[in-house]
Amino acid sequence: MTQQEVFEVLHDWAQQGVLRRLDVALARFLHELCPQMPSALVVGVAILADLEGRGHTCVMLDEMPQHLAALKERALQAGSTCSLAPDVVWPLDAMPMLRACAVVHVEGEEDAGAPLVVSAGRLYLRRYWRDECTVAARIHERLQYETGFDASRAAAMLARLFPPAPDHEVDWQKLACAVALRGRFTLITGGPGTGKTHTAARLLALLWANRDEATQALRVALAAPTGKAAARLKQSIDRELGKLSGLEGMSDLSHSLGPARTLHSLLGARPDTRRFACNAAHLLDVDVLLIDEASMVHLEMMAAVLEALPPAARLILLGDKDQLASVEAGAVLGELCRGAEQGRYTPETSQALEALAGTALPACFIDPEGPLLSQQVVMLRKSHRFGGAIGQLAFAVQNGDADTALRLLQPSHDPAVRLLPVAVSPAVSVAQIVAELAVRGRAHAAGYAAYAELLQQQPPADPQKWDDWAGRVLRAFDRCRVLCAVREGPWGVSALNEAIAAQLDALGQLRCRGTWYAGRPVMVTRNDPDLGVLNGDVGIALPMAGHDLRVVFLQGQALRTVSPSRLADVQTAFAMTVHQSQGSEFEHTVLVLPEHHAGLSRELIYTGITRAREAFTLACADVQILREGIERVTRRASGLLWRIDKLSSS
Ligand SMILES: Nc1ncnc2c1ncn2[C@@H]1O[C@H](COP(=O)(O)OP(=O)(O)OP(=O)(O)O)[C@@H](O)[C@H]1O
Repeated sequence: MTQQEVFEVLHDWAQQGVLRRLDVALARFLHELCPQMPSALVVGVAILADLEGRGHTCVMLDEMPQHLAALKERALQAGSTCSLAPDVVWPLDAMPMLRACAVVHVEGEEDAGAPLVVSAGRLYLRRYWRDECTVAARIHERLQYETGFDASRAAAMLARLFPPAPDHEVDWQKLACAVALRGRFTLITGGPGTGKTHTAARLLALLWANRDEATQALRVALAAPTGKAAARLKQSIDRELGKLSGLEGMSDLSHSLGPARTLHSLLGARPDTRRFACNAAHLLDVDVLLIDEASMVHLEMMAAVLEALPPAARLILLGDKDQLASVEAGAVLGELCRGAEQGRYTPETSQALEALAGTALPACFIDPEGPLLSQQVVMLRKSHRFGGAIGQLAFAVQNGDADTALRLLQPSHDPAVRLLPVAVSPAVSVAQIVAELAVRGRAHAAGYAAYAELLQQQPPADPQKWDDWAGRVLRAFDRCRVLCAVREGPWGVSALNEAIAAQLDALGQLRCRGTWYAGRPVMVTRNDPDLGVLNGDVGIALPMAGHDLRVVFLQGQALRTVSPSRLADVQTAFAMTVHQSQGSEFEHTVLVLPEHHAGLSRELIYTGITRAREAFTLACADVQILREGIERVTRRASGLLWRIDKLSSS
């Protein structure tokens, strides 16, 4: 098959939506740089780019034949009549082909800046290879440092911060603080409500008590990947520090903390570039950087953070390893936490932790061969928020136990979780069924009714009272949310948003005319620093006396109002994707699964369930889809862990 013919096939596949145009354009660009590039590598580049779009940072060379077969299968299913000739085969040993190609650099050999890189059986786009090397090297450096502190003072403080655990069970929160005190890189993972922020606040108190005696300063930066998550982090830290107000110096610590910021804002994102004002040449001015919701931090951002962090500063990552990773490539937290359940602390670590925290680790968590990274990773295991059915359901999904998950969803069980079987007929669509539930709610589970009722009231003319009313509308709206796995189609965000608005309109609770109407909830889809709104912020268009509509956002306890005409990047927010809901929680969450399992995964279902505080409803046509989704674990290809291990053992 000639290369021209190969490109014709790839173009056809891009037209059919099997590949992105970008994937084919990259293959063509590299082929122009290296016209001798064999057809197998042309297709391999398109596959690599396609996988990057799905969150992978590289492709394993020995898995390329499976990816090629899967691509052909997708093309067939999409109805393409074009196919690759049998002579386009990925070779069993691809190294001679790759080495002979001018656009490929083989790690360890002379580097002329080729756009593709081969390393340890993996093929990368240079950008991801560079970011992976940076993250691995910087983490490895941080793992080398031990920090100095007054051990007896720290042990006394830990004992005050954490009362003795009942039944001598391991207090992982206390251990996490002891671990973090010892090193400059710490990762604290745990499901929702396991006390990650509770622990982080106590850790800050501990670090504050151990701060530099001469300067009496501790510069702490709080950050998260999204504005919403940053706002929540600050609220939770303030709440938890409030509980420690009896301890000396806590009000000074509280006052010294600035607002939590998005990582983009912390690093000083420059509009329309991938560069940041803070970088290896202009380091962040911090002693401690605490990042919440770190599962959403992608590889490129993690590399930027690590580059900009002073070597002596402590980095503390908080996150849930089982949640969805970011849409962009890389699942850094998930990968770094791969051994978190087993602990794998060396006897030396265990002894040091026991001296500090006064708790001996059970033998099953000790491993004389435990890697360096594991010594700085702690998994919190006890939920302080979810004891009931939501927690049990999340746990079953996390463990891939579909039978238990289905049993918990049955009507005979706790009403906090419920299955809504969606029987579609020519007369009733999926969207109508879900919209009805979302508007009315169900027993023990709120819907959008309370928000709609508040909208019926005459908006107060008095500005103070108007603010109060607007705040109540926003809080009432936040009681329920519909989450979808897909954007388009009958089970997607767009159809459900339309159906819920139509349902509220039909009930006379909203008058949904035109783009902007009183009561329209919107989600911002792009940061707009000038307007003070961030990607993920949810606001509601409300009538204000003497003005047309104003879109109101609740930011902490304060309201921000913006004219609708200035909000260019928004979408209606009765329904949103599970990805968009990350970092948020709602009293009642309705998770809508599509009619096929493509795009579903255990992480997505788990993330959807754990957005629910008091009630969870799963809407799906067939429980088999739930079962298949729970069984499908997404593992993104990456060499990060391998690289850190290699650095640690060299
Ligand atoms: N050891 C504890 N003793 C008593 N209450 C606790 C403890 N740990 C956490 N909590 C409480 O449990 C609740 C959840 O804790 P926290 O918000 O820190 O969890 P989280 O892991 O950060 O949750 P999320 O993933 O939702 O951010 C809070 O009200 C917190 O005060």
